[in-house]
Amino acid sequence: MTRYDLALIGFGGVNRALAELIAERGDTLEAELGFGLRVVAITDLRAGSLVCTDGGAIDLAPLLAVAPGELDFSGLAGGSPDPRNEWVIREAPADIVAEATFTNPADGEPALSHVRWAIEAGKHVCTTNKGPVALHGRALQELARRHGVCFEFEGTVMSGTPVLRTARRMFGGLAVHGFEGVMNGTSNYVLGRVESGLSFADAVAEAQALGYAEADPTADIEGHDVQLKVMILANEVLGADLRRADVPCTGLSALTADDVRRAAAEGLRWKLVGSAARRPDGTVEARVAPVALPAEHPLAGVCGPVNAVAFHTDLLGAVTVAGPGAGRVETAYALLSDVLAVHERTANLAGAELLQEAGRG
Ligand SMILES: NC(=O)C1=CN([C@@H]2O[C@H](COP(=O)(O)OP(=O)(O)OC[C@H]3O[C@@H](n4cnc5c(N)ncnc54)[C@H](O)[C@@H]3O)[C@@H](O)[C@H]2O)C=CC1
Ligand SMILES: N[C@@H](CC=O)C(=O)O
Repeated sequence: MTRYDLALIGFGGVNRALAELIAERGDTLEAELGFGLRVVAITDLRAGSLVCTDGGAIDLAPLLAVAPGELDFSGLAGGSPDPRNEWVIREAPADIVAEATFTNPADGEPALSHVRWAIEAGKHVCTTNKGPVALHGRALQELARRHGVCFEFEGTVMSGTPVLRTARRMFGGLAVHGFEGVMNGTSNYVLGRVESGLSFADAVAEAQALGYAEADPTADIEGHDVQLKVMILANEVLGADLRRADVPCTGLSALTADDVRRAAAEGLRWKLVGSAARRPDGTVEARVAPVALPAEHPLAGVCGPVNAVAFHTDLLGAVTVAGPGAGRVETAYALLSDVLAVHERTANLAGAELLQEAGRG
């Protein structure tokens, strides 16, 4: 039975939820998916790092019993107070690196280095971190190709909702002219709670407690998170090569709670909308802005942390993909779906090599 050993870089809401999935459902997953999963290394800014170098795996249950802020690897066998990210990523006996540290919208670091180090070490990468993918996605995909490893990032847009794979795998033969969507769970949750009477600040605090928000929720509220997601989706699905400067971005801070509630009373719903469209010359324009949508608009009914993207196509018109846009467990599932994609690709490659050898037989 195939088994994948994981190195978890960043042990916050998402990677901790992945560890819980492995600890609680590992046997079921193995039976369902055809591969086993173990964690052999974990790093975190606060807890330090923990690595199994004896061929075994980390016993997750005791770690998961400790409150996140109190975890300390320094006193454990194979532990250190230092994250030791480069050494862990390059030397830990892992097949796959799951990168889930803070997204840095400015330059994607240090996650960009984490991804590069992993690929250079011949390890597959699964990440929910939008920085490296939005800012250097094409280069990283080429680096992964050259090193014969997979670089998967389904969770960077709409959490566990498979919007990237759906667009990549299910739109064959369609011309996609553009898309528009609600692509941030935190801001959408906040707008709904403000409509219900909360202040923006209290609604943001609720989103943080629920594990939706970025480390700095300004990225959610001011649209920078959506900007990165628009770049990823446009570059992946429309074949664009957008940079942040190409995507004008306006957030919610221009809106007051009264604006939001008055609009709702008039049958309009404020939404933070990310959009991209192909121009007649083939280039792509994109933007992020709050829009007061009429109740009948398909995106007006997208509520709470749910997100949705409507793709505009030639043969089908609008095709909408909707589902959770944020959430610890939902995003941990995105990483699991990435591991499944690695399994399918490596199994197919192995099969192709076998067939090729047979042809040489
Ligand atoms: N929470 C969600 O719903 C979603 C999150 N994401 C992305 O996934 C990533 C992780 O999200 P969460 O787990 O919710 O965030 P989090 O803030 O709960 O956890 C991030 C963890 O990374 C650690 N960390 C930060 N820098 C590090 C470094 N240099 N070395 C080692 N550890 C480091 C922090 O100590 C923290 O424990 C972020 O990039 C986020 O944008 C993507 C989709 C959905
Ligand atoms: N903070 C982000 C997390 C997922 O990308 C959001 O709220 O959508």
